[in-house]
Amino acid sequence: MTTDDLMTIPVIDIAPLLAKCDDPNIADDKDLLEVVAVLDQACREVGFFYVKGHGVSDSLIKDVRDLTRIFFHLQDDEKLKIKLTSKTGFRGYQSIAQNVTKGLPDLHEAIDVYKEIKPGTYGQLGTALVGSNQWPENPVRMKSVLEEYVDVLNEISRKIMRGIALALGGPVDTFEQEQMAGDHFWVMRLIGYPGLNSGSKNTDSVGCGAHTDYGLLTLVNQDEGINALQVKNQNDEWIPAVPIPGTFVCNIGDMLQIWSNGEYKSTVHRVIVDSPNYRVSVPFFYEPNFDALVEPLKVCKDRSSGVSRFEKVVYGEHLVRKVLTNFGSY
Ligand SMILES: N=C(N)NCCCC[C@H](N)C(=O)O
Ligand SMILES: O=C(O)CCC(=O)C(=O)O
Ligand SMILES: [Fe+2]
Repeated sequence: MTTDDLMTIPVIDIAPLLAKCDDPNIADDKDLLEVVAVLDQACREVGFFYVKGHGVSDSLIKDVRDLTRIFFHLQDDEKLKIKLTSKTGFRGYQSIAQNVTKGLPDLHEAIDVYKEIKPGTYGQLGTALVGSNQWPENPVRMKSVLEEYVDVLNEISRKIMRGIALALGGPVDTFEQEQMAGDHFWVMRLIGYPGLNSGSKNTDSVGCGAHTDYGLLTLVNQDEGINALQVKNQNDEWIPAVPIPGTFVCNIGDMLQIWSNGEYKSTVHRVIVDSPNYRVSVPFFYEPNFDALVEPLKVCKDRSSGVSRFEKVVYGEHLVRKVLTNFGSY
């Protein structure tokens, strides 16, 4: 990469990948292999890209953000009916500044949603997150719309992971193996960031402190017209991930960084609010199996003389450790 494009976040049309990734003869499909090549470059150099050609209707994407906005504009007593605590498996509503990143409170409110974990499923490992989701009663359509949205994004993510498997030089179904993401976990956060009030004009507020995502792949559905999400480049400068209508912002998580032996980066990002308007963003996180033991893939290690650049990690342990530091005192 040249110095003046450190970095551009590329826009990738994934339509050919979605159309053909489940066909037996993908190895001969030029359009699909072209998508795989650009995915590989984006994951290697940036760790962030926009996806278009994903096939999700504009109306569903917008509905998800609009319902989220309506919920956050309700009175506190209504929102606190689904309050997140350690007893709800950390599922539900958290007030502004309840989530902590690197010791500092984040200026956002959110509803955290996780794939259901039935008691005992993963033994001790799963205990902290055991539970079913707490859905708002209001707006009434919220639960059904979000459940549909989760199904749709799970399927798109599985297909992007097929492209990434090929990009890494492995079999197309690498991540669908039983021990990896064959029974994958997922997380969704519905986030609201209050606008800056005019009294505090000169101080931007930290909506979400600098962090990396925890799993495989994140798909962010962010409000249009507000710049807030920023991505750190290799020169330690913050580059805005400007909203592009009709796209998802996609980024690599910690587990994919490990599986790829660091060839793909879980890039640091943050949210800085400098707009007077309330901002909604809904990241969807596609994750490994909750109990997956994650360690560099052989295809990747073979490109670095057999050297593993990362220790093995159990995904669920990584997630629970993060969640407990995010909500230490609840
Ligand atoms: N499930 C995900 N990736 N959530 C990301 C939230 C990042 C902020 C969090 N307080 C942290 O310190 O990580
Ligand atoms: O608000 C956003 O657009 C992104 C939030 C984020 O990075 C996260 O929750 O992991
Ligand atoms: Fe994030």
